[in-house]
Amino acid sequence: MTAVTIPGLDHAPTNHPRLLSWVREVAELTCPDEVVWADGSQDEWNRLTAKLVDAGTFVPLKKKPNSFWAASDPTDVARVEERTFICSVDPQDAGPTNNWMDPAEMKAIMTELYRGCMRGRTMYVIPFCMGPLDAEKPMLGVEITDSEYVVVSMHIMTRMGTKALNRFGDDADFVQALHSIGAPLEPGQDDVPWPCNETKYITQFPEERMIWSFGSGYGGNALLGKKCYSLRIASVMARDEGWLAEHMLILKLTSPEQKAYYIAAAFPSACGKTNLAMLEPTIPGWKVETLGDDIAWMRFGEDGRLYAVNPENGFFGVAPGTDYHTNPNAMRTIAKGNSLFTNVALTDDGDVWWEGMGEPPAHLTSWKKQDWTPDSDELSSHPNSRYCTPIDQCDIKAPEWDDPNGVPISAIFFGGRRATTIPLITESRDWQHGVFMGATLSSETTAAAVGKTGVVRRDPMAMLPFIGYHAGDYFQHWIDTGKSADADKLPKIFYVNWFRRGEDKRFLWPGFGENSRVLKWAVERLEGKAAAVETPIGHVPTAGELDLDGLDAPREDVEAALRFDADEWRAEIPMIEEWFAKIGEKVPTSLRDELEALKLRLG
Ligand SMILES: Nc1nc2c(ncn2[C@@H]2O[C@H](COP(=O)(O)OP(=O)(O)OP(=O)(O)O)[C@@H](O)[C@H]2O)c(=O)[nH]1
Ligand SMILES: O=C([O-])CC(=O)C(=O)O
Ligand SMILES: [Mn+2]
Repeated sequence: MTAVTIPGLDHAPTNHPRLLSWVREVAELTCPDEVVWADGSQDEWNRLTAKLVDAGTFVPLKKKPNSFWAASDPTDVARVEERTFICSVDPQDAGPTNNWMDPAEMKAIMTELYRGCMRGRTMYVIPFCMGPLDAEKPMLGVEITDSEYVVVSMHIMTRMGTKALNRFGDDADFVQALHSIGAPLEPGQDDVPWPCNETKYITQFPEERMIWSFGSGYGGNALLGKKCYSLRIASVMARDEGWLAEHMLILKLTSPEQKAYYIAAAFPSACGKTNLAMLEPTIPGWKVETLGDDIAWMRFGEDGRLYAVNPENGFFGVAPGTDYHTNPNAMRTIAKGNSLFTNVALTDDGDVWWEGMGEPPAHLTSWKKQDWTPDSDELSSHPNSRYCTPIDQCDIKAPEWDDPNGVPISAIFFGGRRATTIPLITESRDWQHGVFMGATLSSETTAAAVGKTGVVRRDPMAMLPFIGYHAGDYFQHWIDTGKSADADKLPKIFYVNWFRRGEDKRFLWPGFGENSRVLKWAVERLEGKAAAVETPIGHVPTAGELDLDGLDAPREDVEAALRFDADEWRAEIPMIEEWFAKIGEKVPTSLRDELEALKLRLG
């Protein structure tokens, strides 16, 4: 049999045999017009962004240097959890919270979808590294994609191209990540600005550390280094190797006494990670610096503490609601340019606008590419519209954000979006109780995933859509992680809720920069300086124990935000029981004990 000739296929910048044979195999299956190895250069960025402008996918922004506006197909706007699969060999390993299909069956289906799917397009091979390039064991991957939008997004979100490929040598392990938008072009057929396919699959093969994605070009469906690798696949690696891959921001908080603490926080998608990561404290003398806004990989260091690394290289942040009042640091970061904006509105003078950014201009082009005025019935920007911007440009990035050793975590926050029940902050009694808080975390669904929004669901550790294996085993892994360490070296675990509402539905707590007051209390608890009330659900501060100096909010509201309400918690118990029943036998005994103890305390 003679090898197929596809331009570029034989011009690989590597001798890595497994990589070369996989690239050939994919090219022969998908039949692209040409194969291009992404090098991550400025020249490549210029070439591809120009191509995207020609294709009508990008509009260059006049008001932000080297930045582009894109509008996706209206059917391709968020992660598709219904179409996301964990194809473990044994269905038990996917557990009750994941969609599962037999790997052989899934491969047969997707192989047919991939057959010829890149006709008329270029196949890009993107070597990338999640986390610092100079890590002792760099976490490598290769994404093959037929989307230029994905290539340029990966330029921002990952360390990629030649500098990543240099770490492959001839035999490094890497995660295979295959992506196609699933929109081949027949000769003479015109392209559309956002090609995609009605049929979508986002598939993880955990044993093979492999990802196959088809049909979507958006966000976590398509940028496979993010949720697919750094959470779904990495959580399986972490289980096997004794570390944690979590949906957490990482921030550095420095007190007026110049004591620095690193805090990691897990909130579900669109529940405030990016905002907390870049917070501008409203209390004098306190400083926040950012290390990451979405994902933390945590491993024990030689000193027995848990060290966190952010595997990403950029921010993929929710645009609506972001402005100079809520998140000035994000605004300053994107103002420097070199950024992509997807599904926000375009102003007539070539800038971006979205809901929450002050007074709307008299006329906009909406994310649906329609004329928009302040009288329009529809939103100008999709609720899951995003900016994509390099961390390196963030003025408040912590200097150590790229340190391969990571930073030692002192506190972990779990948080959700709950209109009732959950106090502004609760400190766990110990690690096991904190794991119980995480395992029973709940939140209202948001626009970050396709589906109904505002529905309360359990979202354990904010990882419901991202745990790559059985959720019960995942809880056990958290328990075991605690057991493997000295209790006094473990981070303290807190449960927070910025989203409690009053009877008139307004938020009781002003949030954003004011959350620094909550961070301060948590740090003072670490230092043994602040008091708390012991309640059946954990240690909760009274309003008097928070620093409320200069806070522009009624005292009653703060008290209501902090309130432990036994009746609301009794109503919560059946939901937790239902959740544990869903997880089944694998709920760790220690977490069942926590539930029974909570019930007793609630009476
Ligand atoms: N009321 C209130 N809203 C907040 C607060 N922090 C964030 N938000 C809003 O919550 C939404 C999502 O915030 P993000 O910080 O982007 O959420 P995220 O967790 O990073 O989301 P993903 O990137 O999807 O993982 C935005 O509309 C914010 O304006 C807060 O403290 N209070
Ligand atoms: O993965 C995405 O598409 C965006 C994101 O950060 C999330 O949904 O948590
Ligand atoms: Mn975010």
